[in-house]
Amino acid sequence: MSDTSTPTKPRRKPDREQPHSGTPRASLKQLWPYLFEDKKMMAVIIVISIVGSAFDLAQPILMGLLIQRVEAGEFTSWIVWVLIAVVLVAALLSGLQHFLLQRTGERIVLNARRHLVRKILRLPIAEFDARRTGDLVSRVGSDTTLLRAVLTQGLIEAIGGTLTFVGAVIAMLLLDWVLFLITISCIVVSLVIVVFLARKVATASAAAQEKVGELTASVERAISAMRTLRASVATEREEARVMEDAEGAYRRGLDIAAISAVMVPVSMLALQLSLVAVLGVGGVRVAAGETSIASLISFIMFLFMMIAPLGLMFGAVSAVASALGALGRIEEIRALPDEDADDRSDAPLVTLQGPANVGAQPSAPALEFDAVSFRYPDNVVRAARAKADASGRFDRFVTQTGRAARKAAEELLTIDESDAVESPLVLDDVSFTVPRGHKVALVGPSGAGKSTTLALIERFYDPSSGVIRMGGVDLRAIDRSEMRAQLGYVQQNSPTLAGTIRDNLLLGRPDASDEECVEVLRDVNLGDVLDRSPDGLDAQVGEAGVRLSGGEQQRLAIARTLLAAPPILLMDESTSALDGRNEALIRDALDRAAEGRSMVMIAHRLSTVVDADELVVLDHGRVVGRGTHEELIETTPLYRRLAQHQLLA
Ligand SMILES: Nc1ncnc2c1ncn2[C@@H]1O[C@H](COP(=O)(O)OP(=O)(O)OP(=O)(O)O)[C@@H](O)[C@H]1O
Repeated sequence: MSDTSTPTKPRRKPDREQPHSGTPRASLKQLWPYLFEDKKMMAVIIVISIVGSAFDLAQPILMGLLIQRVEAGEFTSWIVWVLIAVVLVAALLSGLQHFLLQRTGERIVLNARRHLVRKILRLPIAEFDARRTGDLVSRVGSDTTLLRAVLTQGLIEAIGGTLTFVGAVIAMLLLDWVLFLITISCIVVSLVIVVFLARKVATASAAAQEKVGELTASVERAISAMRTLRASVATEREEARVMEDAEGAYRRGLDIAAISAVMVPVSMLALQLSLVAVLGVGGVRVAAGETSIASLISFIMFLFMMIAPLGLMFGAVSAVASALGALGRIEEIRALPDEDADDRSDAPLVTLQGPANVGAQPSAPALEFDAVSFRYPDNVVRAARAKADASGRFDRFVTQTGRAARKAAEELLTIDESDAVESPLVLDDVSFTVPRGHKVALVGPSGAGKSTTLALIERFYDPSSGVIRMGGVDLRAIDRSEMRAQLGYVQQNSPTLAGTIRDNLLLGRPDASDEECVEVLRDVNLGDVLDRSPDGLDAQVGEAGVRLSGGEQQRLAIARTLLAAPPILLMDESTSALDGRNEALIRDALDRAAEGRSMVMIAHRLSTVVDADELVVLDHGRVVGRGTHEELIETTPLYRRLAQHQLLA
């Protein structure tokens, strides 16, 4: 249950509200569940990899055997056949392993996308207010693909090569412990350097992915406002903005390239140095008679055997580091609570429909606002973020790594009292009731809080204080989905979803028949839309409904709501894009639909709501008048002015 008290103290900016502060790097512990989600398959791949290395190891042994025999003057054909079989099987295993690795890599990406999409579609609405759509899209599309590289860039081969590695290490230790110590110290030094650099890669990768997110967000912004851009002759300016983000992503990519450029030679150099040291020290030891040339040569051969899996491991460390950067951004979203995280699992059902009236008090109004106050939750954060952006602290942060990055993040986290400009109350002590079967209209100037009132009824946000009741029960105590099923919501500028007319209609009631769909379309005067395409209900509406006019989109939204036939209708500006004739038709349809239903309606044009049972006049979030049109003309100066303005008085 959410906090109902009005926040008065400035808050520290919580992590979740900081898309700009640099996403925390994920830990290996967070990566394992993704890699080992299909444990059996991973086991199969690792076994194939180990068997594959055994077949690889067998080849030089067989080859040596063959040469020995040839030298001894005897040609043994079975060794050749076995060698051919071993080479073929090794190739087959390598192909199979490659396929299974790619397949598992794709599954990991799929699972990450599943988790993310599941979470994103359930985030509280406030998260969408605070985040950029393109950035969320980029997390699903781009960040997830980096997880695949962990598997496909050497990790499993390196695990498979462990057998060779361990064998070589034991043999080297037994052969000459002094040379072994020299080798191992070189390797440890290079490992330390590689791990240190890998941490930088992870941070740089997170920053790069963040920039890719910003780029996607900018492209999304430009494409979604294409007509406005063209009409404002702003294409070039917008292009420059997007290019700036593209170059930002490029620069962050270069950061990773620079670190990798150090990482690869450092790891190679360490290995080469160990070889030189072994040769040098080994030579001296041979000269001193402390070891034989034969064991020095064997030692060096084992050193080479050890180097191959080690090289793979170093490559894998870099891939894992990049993945950890991206995983941080994935996990950041996954760690957010679902919208219904605090809901009680045994929350009662409240149904206002039919005689059953489940859960509701029979005589209670459909809806009731009881001293409701509300402020949008993220304004403190917005102020701080704006300040951070303006002062360039964000850029400083993403270009730094390690301790400097942490310090920058801590600076960003701290909000001075003076930064914390608390948002004003958008609704202030609002009380009104919507008796069952009544139509209540919310009127008032722009920004008065009308749409916010409907958003609170839908529980997109919870009140800062006060209670909203449905059928006498606090909304927060009711099962959320069931509660929303009681509501039909036609939003201001109702979005039309890309797809067919049928897709849009069935959103609220998937089981509606074609006949019902056609009937409801005719009810809202959309019959001609059906008639003008041979596809009928299957006609495409275009991206965001571009193939429909504004009025048609609104009527489609109303049709969708009417089809779902909920007991309470919430209408926000639902007739604003309609001409007089259409408006009259829609009002007829709404009046019919409203029979026996409760309705809360917002309309700027008072003509659409003068017949309401009650009008609630809002001004700056406060109720300044309640009553019928005639009563308000007498009692409420603001309403009188609104009415005069619209030539109704
Ligand atoms: N998601 C949001 N985050 C922060 N502030 C918001 C958000 N949505 C609206 N506001 C603010 O809340 C106030 C009330 O907005 P609301 O949309 O409820 O007004 P309205 O009466 O419906 O206006 P209009 O008639 O112009 O649609 C405005 O000052 C607006 O800036």
